Amino acid sequence: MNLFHLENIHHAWPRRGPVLSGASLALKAGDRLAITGHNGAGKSTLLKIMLGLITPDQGSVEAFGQKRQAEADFHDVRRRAGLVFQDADDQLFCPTVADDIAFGPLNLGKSRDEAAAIVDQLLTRLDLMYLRDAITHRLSGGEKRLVTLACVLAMEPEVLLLDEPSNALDEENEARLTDILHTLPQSIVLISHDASFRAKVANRCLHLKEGQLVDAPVSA
Ligand SMILES: Nc1ncnc2c1ncn2[C@@H]1O[C@H](COP(=O)(O)OP(=O)(O)OP(=O)(O)O)[C@@H](O)[C@H]1O
Repeated sequence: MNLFHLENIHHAWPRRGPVLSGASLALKAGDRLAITGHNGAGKSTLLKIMLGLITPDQGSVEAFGQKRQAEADFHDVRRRAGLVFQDADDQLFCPTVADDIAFGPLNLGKSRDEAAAIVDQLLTRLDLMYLRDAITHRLSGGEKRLVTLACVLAMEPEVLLLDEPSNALDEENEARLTDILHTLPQSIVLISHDASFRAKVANRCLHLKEGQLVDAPVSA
């Protein structure tokens, strides 16, 4: 079964014109799919369409075996597929790291104690316990990226959508992120301009060119 199936997606922005012109993709369990394409090609737009954050002009979006069209159709998609935004500041808005990671589980109805246990478990697993009570907006760019991943993992999504997750990471933290991603059972869609990072994480690649997705080698 496809976790996601997008077919013949078209989207244009006023002034920018067409960005996607017949893009199609299927994501299956076990896929670690990289999406490449030049700056402004439409990669982030595509991820947002997968979650219903942007409604395409044309084309169909199927997620977790169901056709998704109206805003309400996407509520459970956003719970089951977690997006790590390109800009960490778009995702972190609580005073401390622990509050930010607890936010999702609390929203899903977990108790304060359950949410606190999830926070500690994740920070330990990601080796970030030292940041538990740090003030979120004072974190370094690389720390913010790792914390946003923790926030998304706290929701226990079935699919991870990662928009430039290695941005702002030094070599050591990039290696740590690669190790973390290898241990995760989730299917992944990865947008990355870094060919060596893609080669370490992805097992498939699609290249977005002139609004369409075509098969490409993972490390090209
Ligand atoms: N809300 C919007 N309104 C108008 N134009 C937009 C909007 N969002 C994105 N665009 C334009 O759509 C195009 C595709 O943007 P998108 O962010 O999807 O590209 P990308 O492939 O992710 O780029 P990058 O690699 O630089 O992150 C760009 O030209 C961008 O300026």
